[in-house]
Amino acid sequence: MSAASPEPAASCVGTRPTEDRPAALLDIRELTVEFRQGRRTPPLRAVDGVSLSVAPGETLGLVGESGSGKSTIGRAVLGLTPVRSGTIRFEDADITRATAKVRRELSARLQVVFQDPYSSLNPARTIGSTLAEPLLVQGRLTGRQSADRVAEMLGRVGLPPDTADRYPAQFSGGQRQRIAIARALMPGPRLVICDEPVSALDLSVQAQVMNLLAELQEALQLSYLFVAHDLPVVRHLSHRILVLYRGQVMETGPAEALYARPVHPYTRMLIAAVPEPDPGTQRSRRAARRGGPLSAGPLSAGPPSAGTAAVTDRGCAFAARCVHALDICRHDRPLLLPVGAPDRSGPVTRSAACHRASELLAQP
Ligand SMILES: Nc1ncnc2c1ncn2[C@@H]1O[C@H](COP(=O)(O)OP(=O)(O)OP(=O)(O)O)[C@@H](O)[C@H]1O
Repeated sequence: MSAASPEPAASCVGTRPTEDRPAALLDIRELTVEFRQGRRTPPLRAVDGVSLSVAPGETLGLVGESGSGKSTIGRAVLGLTPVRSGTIRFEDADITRATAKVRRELSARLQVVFQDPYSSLNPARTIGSTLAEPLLVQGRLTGRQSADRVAEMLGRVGLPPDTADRYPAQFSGGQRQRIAIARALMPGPRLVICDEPVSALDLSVQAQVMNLLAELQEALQLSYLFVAHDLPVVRHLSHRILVLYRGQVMETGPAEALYARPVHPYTRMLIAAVPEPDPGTQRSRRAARRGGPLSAGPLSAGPPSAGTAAVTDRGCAFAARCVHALDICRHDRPLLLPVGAPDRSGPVTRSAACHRASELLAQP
């Protein structure tokens, strides 16, 4: 099998407006983003042929280790990083290389919440003025209307009205992230890119902010593209999850199914890395990480070579770390293909880029 321009697996695209699948709000096809590294070094391919979609009211969780290209995808959607190839469509318009004017118009419907709200909130301005500014600049609201809107949004994120008169330094990390969410919601967006919005927060505060995002999604019919390192963080909020490794999609599928029965060895590794309170469950996870029954088979490779291998167009990007890797995995890049059988809820919705996906799916 070769990796040449594979047709995106139906499960991770879902853009055709069919009876059971609404048209996508965000639709990314074969996105590639590269960064120059100097004259003599080839460019770094941060995102490598990624296709995905987000439907209205849906959350797609983007997970992967540091450097897997999650934030770069979000930045490409926001027009903050140039795209080498591929297309990004939002509300059915091609925004891959949208002009600054189009971007300004888009900001009413496409917003972002970053990891560190403190650096994105001006310490010298009151919260009220920070929240109201974009709408006032665009002339969309009068002063009175924007003050009402600020109060409404602060209420929605669980903060008292007097928050508007105070300054960022007067708030905790969790409160500041609520403020950043309120700011993103001010123009009434349809899609919010959440770039690790809770990873800098304590665990209990993380849960509160995640719950808030879920409530807001329900109340305002928002869509989220949710970037996170940890699968458990995105698991409950996401409808679907897309797992990235070195800029490539390793696996995608409905959140609960993917978490309960990961197919790709990389997804399994990510889940096994999460501390598990039950020692029995943790033992079986560790066994899976070491390879389990598959890797003991006659076709299996030896232990994974530690460290990292250069990304090449040949072979699976994860092969060097994979306990199940075969020769083919080192030479032939697997396509992202549907795995599993259709169930009562509809067509096949899971895909994995792994030569051994069917064997791994069948593994108990
Ligand atoms: N502006 C840039 N210039 C050069 N390289 C970049 C740039 N932005 C990102 N990269 C590189 O692209 C790759 C993907 O980075 P990206 O930030 O998208 O990963 P990530 O999965 O979001 O990781 P993290 O969770 O650590 O932010 C990394 O190797 C990173 O060093």
